[in-house]
Amino acid sequence: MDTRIERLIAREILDSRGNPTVEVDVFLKNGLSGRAACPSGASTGIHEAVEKRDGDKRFMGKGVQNAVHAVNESIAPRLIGMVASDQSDIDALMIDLDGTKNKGKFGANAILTVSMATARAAAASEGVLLAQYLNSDCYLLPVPCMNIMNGGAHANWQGSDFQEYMIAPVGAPDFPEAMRWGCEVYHTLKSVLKKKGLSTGVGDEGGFAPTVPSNHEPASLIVTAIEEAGYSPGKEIALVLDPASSAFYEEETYILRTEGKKLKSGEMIDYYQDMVGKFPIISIEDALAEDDWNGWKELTKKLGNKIQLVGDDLFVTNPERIRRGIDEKSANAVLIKLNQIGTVTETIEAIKLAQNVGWGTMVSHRSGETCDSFIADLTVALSCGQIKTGAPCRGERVEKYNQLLRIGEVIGKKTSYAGKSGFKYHT
Ligand SMILES: O=C(O)[C@@H](CO)OP(=O)(O)O
Ligand SMILES: [Mg+2]
Repeated sequence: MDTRIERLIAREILDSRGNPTVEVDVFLKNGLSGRAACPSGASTGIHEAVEKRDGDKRFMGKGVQNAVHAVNESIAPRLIGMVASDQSDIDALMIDLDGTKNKGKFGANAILTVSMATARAAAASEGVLLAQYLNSDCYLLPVPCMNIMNGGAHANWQGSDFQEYMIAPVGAPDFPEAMRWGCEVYHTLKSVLKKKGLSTGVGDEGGFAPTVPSNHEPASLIVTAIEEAGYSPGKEIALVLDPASSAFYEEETYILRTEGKKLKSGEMIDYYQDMVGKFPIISIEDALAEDDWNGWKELTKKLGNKIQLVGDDLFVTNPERIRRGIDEKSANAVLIKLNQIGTVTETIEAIKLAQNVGWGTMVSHRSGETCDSFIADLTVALSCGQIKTGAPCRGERVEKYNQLLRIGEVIGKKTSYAGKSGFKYHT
């Protein structure tokens, strides 16, 4: 079978927030093809690879015609004839053609989407799932961390300061049951909110986003919902937070608007210690801001043997920043987002780097998504054991969970569920 690239086309499509994003089709000489679409963040880290936006009047400046043009005019002619499974060569060539350190010439949204679509085309040629193409020996299904209450930038700053409150059904026997438990808690939470007269409108990732008086309140509402749904908080379903604190960090101060508090790094750490004592929290992401390296070290000293501490904006899926974090013992886990770094090859490198030192790896969607479910396959292929992809509602989120159900079905009996072992630091 001739798996060389015959043609590739990029176009502008829409994401879940009504913003344009890049979609790419890669066609091979054997008649098979692969398609991928790029997600987009709202609480983006300042060290992420560049997402190229047009900045003109179309879509209020948010168009991606320049990135589309970069694929069609600059990248496509150079990739034609290359073998689709030569992923690392293809990614290296695109990095080289771009020539910048942060993919600023073509845009990570251009480069990544080609990279993902190429992997898909190669998987189609082998007639296997993308997960199996990336690793023929994969069987571990992740704990789905479902973000059921949204705040921060994802709820237009109308709810909590903290951005994400997730439930992790660590005690479920298998992945489908974990999803069922999560959905039941999600529906129960809706009635808990209704009973309290709180809004059941949802944020960007499908979680409820009512106005709340503190950052403890959503955790407390979720614990009530877990209990009312008939599960045991902590043992069966634990809490996972992403405060996304870079978004409320100004002049070396963490500003908790809902509580009228202004905290220094050390005080913010105390705040988390107190919260971990009160709620069944097993993981906190971006507890501190993206360049508060000293704070992260202190945080890891104090909480790192108890819970998982995940760097998102801190590491931006960048092997260089992850290496620094490992050397300085700044965290014990990394969040993985393909478009923060911009190629499949570099994303896999980032995951392996973290796994080699025993860190947790949680694969993540972005707040702006499409129905592309690449991350579901990637999570299984690399045995990451954890995925966060929003609430079990909204098509673009559910599609990832549904793909994991399909992967489980194809892998069949050999499948296992990460459960508690998915979180190395769960006490
Ligand atoms: O902070 C995060 O982890 C992500 C995804 O939940 O949000 P965004 O895509 O807006 O950066
Ligand atoms: Mg985050």
